[in-house]
Amino acid sequence: MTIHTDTRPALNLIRLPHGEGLELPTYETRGAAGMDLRAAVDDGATLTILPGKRDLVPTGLIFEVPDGYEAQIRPRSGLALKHGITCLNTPGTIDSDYRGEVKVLLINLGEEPFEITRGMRIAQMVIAPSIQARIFETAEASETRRGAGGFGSTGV
Ligand SMILES: O=c1ccn([C@H]2C[C@H](O)[C@@H](COP(=O)(O)OP(=O)(O)OP(=O)(O)O)O2)c(=O)[nH]1
Repeated sequence: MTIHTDTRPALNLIRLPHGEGLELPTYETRGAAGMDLRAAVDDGATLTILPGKRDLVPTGLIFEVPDGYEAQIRPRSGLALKHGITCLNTPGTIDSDYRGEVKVLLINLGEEPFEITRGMRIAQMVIAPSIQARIFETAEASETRRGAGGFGSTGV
């Protein structure tokens, strides 16, 4: 007998007034890593991002990211390829103690103005484990084979 138990962490969300009526984020496929986030711009309005410019796009949602996790806001590859639209601060970090509206910082690296209307899927959000380290100041770094080599020090 196979026992199926859903061990995924629960993600509570709160809808803000301007998020009313929007489809909630869902995983589009069974194995999708991210859930798509929708633009909560006013109905009938268009938010235009001109080439080279950036804007903060509301989602109309507050998420209670569970303790021990973070949410990462990432670009959608289709928008990046077709329109040059990406997240400027990718991956955007949503802290588990953040209780404000999740917003998406988009930048238009394309050649054309990009128009965002209500409900458009503008980015995706990935829930990932996150830990805090204990921080200690020490006098010297321990020795390793790599040492201070980096930035291509091992060749191509
Ligand atoms: O793309 C993003 C990035 C961040 N945030 C929210 C959630 C996050 O928990 C908070 C703070 O983000 P971050 O730590 O990146 O901002 P900061 O510039 O370091 O500001 P702060 O001093 O508020 O931490 O802003 C978003 O809504 N979208």
